Amino acid sequence: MELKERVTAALRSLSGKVELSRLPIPKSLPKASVLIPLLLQDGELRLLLTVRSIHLSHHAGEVCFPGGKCESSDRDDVHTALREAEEEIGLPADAAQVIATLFPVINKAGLLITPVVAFIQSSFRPSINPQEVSEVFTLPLDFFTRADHHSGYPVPSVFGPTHSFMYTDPASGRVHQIWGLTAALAITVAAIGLQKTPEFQTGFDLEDPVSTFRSALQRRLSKL
Ligand SMILES: CC(C)(COP(=O)(O)OP(=O)(O)OC[C@H]1O[C@@H](n2cnc3c(N)ncnc32)[C@H](O)[C@@H]1OP(=O)(O)O)[C@@H](O)C(=O)NCCC(=O)NCCSC(=O)CC(=O)O
Ligand SMILES: [Mg+2]
Repeated sequence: MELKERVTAALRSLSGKVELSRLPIPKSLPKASVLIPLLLQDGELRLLLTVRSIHLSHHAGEVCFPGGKCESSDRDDVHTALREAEEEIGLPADAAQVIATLFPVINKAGLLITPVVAFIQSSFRPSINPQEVSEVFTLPLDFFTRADHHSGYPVPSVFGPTHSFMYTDPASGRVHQIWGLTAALAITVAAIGLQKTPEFQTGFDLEDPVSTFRSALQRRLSKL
């Protein structure tokens, strides 16, 4: 099987196991989606990330995925992710091939965030909305399984410890810190998509990731 098909199958199998309707999620919880864009370049899988504008009121200057809050006109969580990606980086909705919707997570602000994984073309050139995004970069997905630029510290995050990576972009020379929610999602997609056990303790069970995500969500719900 080709790399793209393998990754799609691995992430799709996770997607199929999500039974959200069986979880006691209050209807009042505000919702958001993020788009996790994957691309194939020179036979290697890469992940696209954004740097948030320093003018935003939340997470200013931090690295995150394209995404944002659900609007009443959105059809579903996938629509929210695609609409936000179009607004922030100019990705046309029909240029994203959605392969999976992952288990939602609740962030510190109490937003229920649904991660949507999609393939995009390696030829995609972002058109940045400077009010929300200051930079877009891509990096090898495999980076998020390696220990050399990783640190983990015992502050509870989405699941397990808080993860942080320092990535130096060879294209720009700039150093990006990827941590917290965004790092946890990148590790999940890398470990499951590439079927590779990370070189560090992740805090989730690779054999049964869904049960880790389900108990993390239940723990957060019980604290709301
Ligand atoms: C949770 C999120 C998906 C929510 O998405 P966003 O914050 O991008 O929401 P959004 O895109 O809807 O809107 C962003 C802000 O831009 C404003 N906005 C929208 N359009 C605009 C425009 N045209 N001009 C000016 N401002 C505009 C909105 O009003 C909003 O302001 P306003 O913001 O005022 O409403 C994201 O914040 C995220 O991915 N956060 C994680 C980042 C991360 O991993 N950081 C490191 C770890 S922190 C961590 O892990 C802890 C945790 O959070 O749990
Ligand atoms: Mg946003």
